[in-house]
Amino acid sequence: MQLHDVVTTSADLARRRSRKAKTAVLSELLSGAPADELAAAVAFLTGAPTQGRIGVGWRTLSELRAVPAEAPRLTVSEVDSALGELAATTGSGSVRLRSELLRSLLSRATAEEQDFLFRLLTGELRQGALEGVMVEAVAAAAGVPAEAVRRAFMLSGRLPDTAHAAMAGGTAALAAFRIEVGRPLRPMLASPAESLADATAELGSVSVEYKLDGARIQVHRRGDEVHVYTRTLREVTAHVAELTDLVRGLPCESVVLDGETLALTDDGRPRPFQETMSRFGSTREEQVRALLLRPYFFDCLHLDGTDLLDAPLRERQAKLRAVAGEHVIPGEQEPADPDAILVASLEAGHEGVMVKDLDSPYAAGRRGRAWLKVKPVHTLDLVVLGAEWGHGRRHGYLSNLHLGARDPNGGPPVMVGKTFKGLTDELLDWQTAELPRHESHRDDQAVYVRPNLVVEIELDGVQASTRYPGGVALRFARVLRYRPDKDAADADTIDTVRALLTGERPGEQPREP
Ligand SMILES: Nc1ncnc2c1ncn2[C@@H]1O[C@H](COP(=O)(O)OP(=O)(O)OP(=O)(O)O)[C@@H](O)[C@H]1O
Repeated sequence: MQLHDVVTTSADLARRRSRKAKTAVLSELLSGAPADELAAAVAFLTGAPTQGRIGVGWRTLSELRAVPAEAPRLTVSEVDSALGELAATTGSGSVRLRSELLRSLLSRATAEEQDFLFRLLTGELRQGALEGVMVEAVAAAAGVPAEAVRRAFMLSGRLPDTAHAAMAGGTAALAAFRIEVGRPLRPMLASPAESLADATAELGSVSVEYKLDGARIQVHRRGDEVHVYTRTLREVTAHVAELTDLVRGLPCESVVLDGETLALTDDGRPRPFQETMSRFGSTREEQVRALLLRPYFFDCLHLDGTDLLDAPLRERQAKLRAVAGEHVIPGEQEPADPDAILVASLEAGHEGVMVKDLDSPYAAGRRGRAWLKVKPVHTLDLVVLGAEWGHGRRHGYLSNLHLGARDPNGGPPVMVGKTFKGLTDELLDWQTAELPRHESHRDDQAVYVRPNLVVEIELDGVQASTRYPGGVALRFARVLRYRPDKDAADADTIDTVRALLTGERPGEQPREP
């Protein structure tokens, strides 16, 4: 298969608005793809090479100055093996070799293909939003139910492998996907509830647990081998020795646990989220000692050879308590006084509570209503589109942020507002240095960036707007923090923002208690 076909399809996808049209475009390409190039084609189209992040910067690429080829001749498998070589070329002395590999690849690409490869290599093409469309396209191309593809994708976390199985072996091959210790699966997510009373009324028999404001972890253990993954399935095992040691000591042979991790201050309060996140990038011993991470597990997905995804939460929690004991998150099943748990959680410095249906299975990768989050402050996770240069005291700093919501159909983010409120001096410093690394272009006022960074915004609500393209604008938005644990694909959608127009205004949500 020619790379050119993938590039044309990608451009075609970007032009189409409707989900149905996008699905049709993709499934046509997949139907014609040779079995040995299908996985790579799927990976390229969703912007996520199977080799993981290759880590080539925009500057490196533009400095290579490879003269484009006249006519397309690169095949998908050639590009895939070139990426494999690149990913394998690391360590000292690798810079020159990597440049040579890159130059050789780019010089065989047409101008259009070069542009595509630039975006693929820098991660700009990475479109998690396209994953849902891709799942449907794979189902259509393979003639299998979308649900079967979705389930296999959730278990494997890998669309290319899932597509390959669907096309090669149909429903039977998809049904053979199991939890594999050492292969992370996408975490189950929660929906917001208006209040604790609403949440408990909606769900019936519930577990009410602290909602801790740390970082999500998924821990896998087989024998003495332990792996730790983040919310986005990035492996951080090497950075969190205290967690791996602790998990190695749990009374079991194999286990997959879902939980939250954070560091505490000396008097037992949660430390700021940024500090917890910083541990995922650091192995410096003094930092490890100062910021000892503790795990708070809230789910058990696999124990000693048995998959528990389809078991009700009630049963999963019984296994969880048996295996993780004192490391289980604080909470109670069918509490007589749910309010008391919320009060205690907030008083301890946490975010709120999670209310979970005790009869529900673990819906990997889904944001359903079996888990409801109750927190007094409403926030949105938005994509940074750019920032304006500040004035006065903020002269020389990138300040006023342009914020976008995700297009659920895989298009570019939709701008919904701007804010410079809530930015601390530290955040100003940080974003002034960081944003230019993601720069797409600039003018006199602002630096515009590729949509990679997610920021958590607190707001009073939204209002109808004729100025912004989505017809909706944020009211009184302020920055809470950046969310390095999230990709643009995890950001809130324009539909979520629009829903606030009609719903109760988040700012008026009861401040319980
Ligand atoms: N007891 C708990 N059960 C489940 N998740 C919990 C719990 N305590 C904290 N969390 C965290 O809350 C998150 C669930 O909320 P949600 O599905 O909205 O994800 P999120 O968008 O990261 O959340 P938020 O933006 O509210 O922090 C989980 O990803 C997890 O990191």
